[in-house]
Amino acid sequence: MMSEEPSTRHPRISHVSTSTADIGSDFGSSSSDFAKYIVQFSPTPDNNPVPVQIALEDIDSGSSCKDDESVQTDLRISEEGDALLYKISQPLTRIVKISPIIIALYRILIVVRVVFLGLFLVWRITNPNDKAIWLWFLSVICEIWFAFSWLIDQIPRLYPVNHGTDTEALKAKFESPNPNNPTGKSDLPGIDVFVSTADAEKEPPLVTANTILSILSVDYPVEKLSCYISDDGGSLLTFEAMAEAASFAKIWVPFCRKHKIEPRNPESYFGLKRDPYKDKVRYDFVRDRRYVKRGYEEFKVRVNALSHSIRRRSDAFNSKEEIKALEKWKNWKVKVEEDQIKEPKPSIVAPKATWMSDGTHWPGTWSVPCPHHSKGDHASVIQVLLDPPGDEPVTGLGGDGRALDFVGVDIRLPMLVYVSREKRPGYDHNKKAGAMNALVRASAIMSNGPFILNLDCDHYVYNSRAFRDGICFMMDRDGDRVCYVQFPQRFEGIDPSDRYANNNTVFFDINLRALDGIQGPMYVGTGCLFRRTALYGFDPPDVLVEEDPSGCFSCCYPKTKKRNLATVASEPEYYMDDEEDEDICLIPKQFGSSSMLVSSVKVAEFQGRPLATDQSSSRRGRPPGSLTGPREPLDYATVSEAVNVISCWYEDKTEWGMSIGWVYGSVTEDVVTGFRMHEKGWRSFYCVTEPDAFRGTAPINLTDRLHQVLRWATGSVEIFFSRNNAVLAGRKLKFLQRISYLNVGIYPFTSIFILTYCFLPPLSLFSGQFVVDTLKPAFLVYLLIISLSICGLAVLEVKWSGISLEEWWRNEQFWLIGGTSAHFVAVLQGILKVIAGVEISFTLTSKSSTGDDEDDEFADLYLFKWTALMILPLMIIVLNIVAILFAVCRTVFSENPQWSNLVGGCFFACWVLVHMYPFAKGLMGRRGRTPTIVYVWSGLIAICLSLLYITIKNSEIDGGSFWLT
Ligand SMILES: O=c1ccn([C@@H]2O[C@H](COP(=O)(O)OP(=O)(O)O[C@H]3O[C@H](CO)[C@@H](O)[C@H](O)[C@H]3O)[C@@H](O)[C@H]2O)c(=O)[nH]1
Ligand SMILES: [Mn+2]
Repeated sequence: MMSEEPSTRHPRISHVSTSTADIGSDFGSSSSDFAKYIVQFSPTPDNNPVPVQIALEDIDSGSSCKDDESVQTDLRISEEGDALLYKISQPLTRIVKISPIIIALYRILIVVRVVFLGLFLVWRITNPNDKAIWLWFLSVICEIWFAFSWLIDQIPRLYPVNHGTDTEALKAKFESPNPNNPTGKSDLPGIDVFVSTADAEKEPPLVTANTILSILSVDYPVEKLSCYISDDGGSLLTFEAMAEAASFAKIWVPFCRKHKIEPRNPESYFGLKRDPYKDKVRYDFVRDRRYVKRGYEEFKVRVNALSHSIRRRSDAFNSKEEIKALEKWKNWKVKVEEDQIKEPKPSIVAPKATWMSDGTHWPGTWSVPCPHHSKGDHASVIQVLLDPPGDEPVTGLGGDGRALDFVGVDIRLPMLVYVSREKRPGYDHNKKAGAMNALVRASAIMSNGPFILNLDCDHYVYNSRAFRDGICFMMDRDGDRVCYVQFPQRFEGIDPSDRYANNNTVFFDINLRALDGIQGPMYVGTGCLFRRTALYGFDPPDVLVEEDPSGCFSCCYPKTKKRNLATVASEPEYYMDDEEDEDICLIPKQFGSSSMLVSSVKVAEFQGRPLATDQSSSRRGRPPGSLTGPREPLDYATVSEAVNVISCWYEDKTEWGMSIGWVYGSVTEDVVTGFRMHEKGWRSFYCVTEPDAFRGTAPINLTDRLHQVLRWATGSVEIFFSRNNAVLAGRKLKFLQRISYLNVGIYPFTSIFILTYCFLPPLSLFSGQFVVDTLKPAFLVYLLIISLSICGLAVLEVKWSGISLEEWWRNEQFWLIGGTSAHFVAVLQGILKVIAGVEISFTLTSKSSTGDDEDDEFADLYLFKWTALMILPLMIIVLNIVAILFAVCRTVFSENPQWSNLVGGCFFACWVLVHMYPFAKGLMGRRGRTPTIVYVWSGLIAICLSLLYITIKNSEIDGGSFWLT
């Protein structure tokens, strides 16, 4: 158990065994069987493919070792052999065609619009409005920029595709008994799941605990799965909530397996509105469900009471400590007075520590922050909450009437590890990217899964089979060129009309799908399955290697800085041990001093390869059965090495955050990290599953939403001014992919032009001028074509992507709202960073605890918190309304009314206002209640109107034609 150590450099390690420990003895008996297979199917030195047909003959001639069970298996194989062989030969992924007619129309319309936009701009430039040249100039500049920004947003969407997966084929290849794998033991690669949390206040531990439970119960071989939670807050509350989750998982996970529960997040499952008994056939389901539901409710109460119980416990311990301190002081005083001994005076006050239940100090952050125990200053903590499971299934016991009956159900749980990296003042901890990199290293040492899935604490597994879908892309032919598989982000708890475009469907269903047809979707921070070696900064396997007939390549890393996977030897055993090459020293320098970490790299590379049974990807494949084998249990040395690599000095003078791992230097670490991989020529895939793979939460109140958008846009500006600007990328980044990344860096700058454009209608209405001289037919025709073509594109996009027109429109509206507020501030912040080096902080988005407000699900939507980001949009709304009223009055009362200018100006002002509508609604707060802002507006408008009336009356009296001058 944990014990306090004064040293800060050597953080505490602890390793608590849980009840899964008894499983260890279980696999002992079977491990010898196992060894046979390993010997038999161990990688051959030349790593040649083992064609399935030949191997089948092997079985028929009785060459493989058989017991009774495998004879039966063989029989089944001969009967179903054909079907199986067929499945095995199938690809794991396929392209699902989008209607070619729609795509053709879509492309034609894009071309048409580009042409007309060009013509329009030429017309505009050659037809200046001499009466108001400034108005004309500003509007033309804005229009040119808009055309440009539309173009770079649009052309990467030329080749949208959908990809589907075949999990049956995956099962056939990796998990059904076949000659290469007689026991049918899963040959799937390991996955390490990373969950990040940073603040127990803003990210309620109950939400995180639910996420963890949904991961632990995922439908993937237990022994291949490990779950790591990174707590940047270092909070005991989170820690204890995770421990509670680990203990509740013992009934939750087998329950999910037994009854095929979906989704496997208890909060969502028990909150489902549909009939829980539908399609459930087992007679004991009702009883089990009732039992588990009760268990969950008790769990929830325990988790919610944690902060209280931690405080009470700490108070009790602290008062004891205080009494002790006082005693000590008294003793000292007596000693000093009576014996005249010189002894240092002990402190009379004990520190206000936060205590763990075992009566030791919590090494992380304390509720009352102290030196070495505050948010940016605490030791590393690694705690194994669930031990790695054994290799063979362990079935549960029968229920005794009170407990659950888990006969025939595998009750093993995946490994669960709590990690809080060391933090010290004076170090840049690099926000989420830093946290992720600490996990990459710790997990390399503790489980070294060749694949890494990362989730934010509020994004849970909604579809328990999703991991398999992701792995299909990785294990498919040429899967070894795939750096990551991104799943769409889907959200829960968003108001039905999605006022602030929180669902972001245009991005997730249009932009990312389209990128999938080029080089792959961007990485968006959560719900992404990575290849570990791609994160390590290796280059994708070379196409050349495939054509290399000799099949031999050098056995060490190349001298150049480039790290090419193809140069890693075919199997780990053959790697690096023949010659002591100086190049090898390069690797520790880049990865840091841990030799365990360095030696894990090649293993992860090897284990991440597709199977070698596929002729086409033969040379790079791993032989079937080469992964199966019991995992070594964690020992002290391993865990202490893991603690070593999460210390804050570990990254000093290494490549972490530069060319290895999550990339530092931007608050949108996600986009940059994905960009770096694409730049190297890796391919990513977009995996849209039914039902959704993962679901998360999003801020639904205006203020939080604006701050989120502000962070994203700031990140984009940071990218624009960094070496990660797409313009600077190498040749391996495809053209349209490059344009798309360029767009990510540029879009915040559009806000400058949006802002200008939003002020143009008031300017034009007040001055009585318009952007053109008079409304000529040419102008109107162009305007019509440009508007109609955008409508047509919207309709076609809606058709091929499956989103709704309303969602498309919300996105348009939010484009303007964001553009006039957050994006603009982001540009200013970004420029400030470049010029003055002002660091940008990562403002966490609050996640409301699920279902805490019973009466109104969307109460948060009406929450109004003032922020300076609202000033500009507010000004724009007021000015446009006033300008319309002003201009209407003026024209009506004028002797020589300029109707065309009025109509033109009003058209643009209305265009601004309809986009701003959701923003205005957000300001007004809750339905029914009239907020003060309405009075403010009414007052303003009334004043303007009366002023107007007086002015007009005066000018009539003067007899002058005031408006015409
Ligand atoms: O110092 C930090 C800051 C954040 N986080 C974690 O990062 C995640 C994302 O933070 P959140 O406030 O939820 O940001 P969102 O805007 O909702 O997240 C999106 O945008 C981020 C980039 O700005 C990505 O990192 C996220 O994955 C993506 O979902 C959360 O799990 C946090 O716990 C840390 O671990 N350490
Ligand atoms: Mn989030």
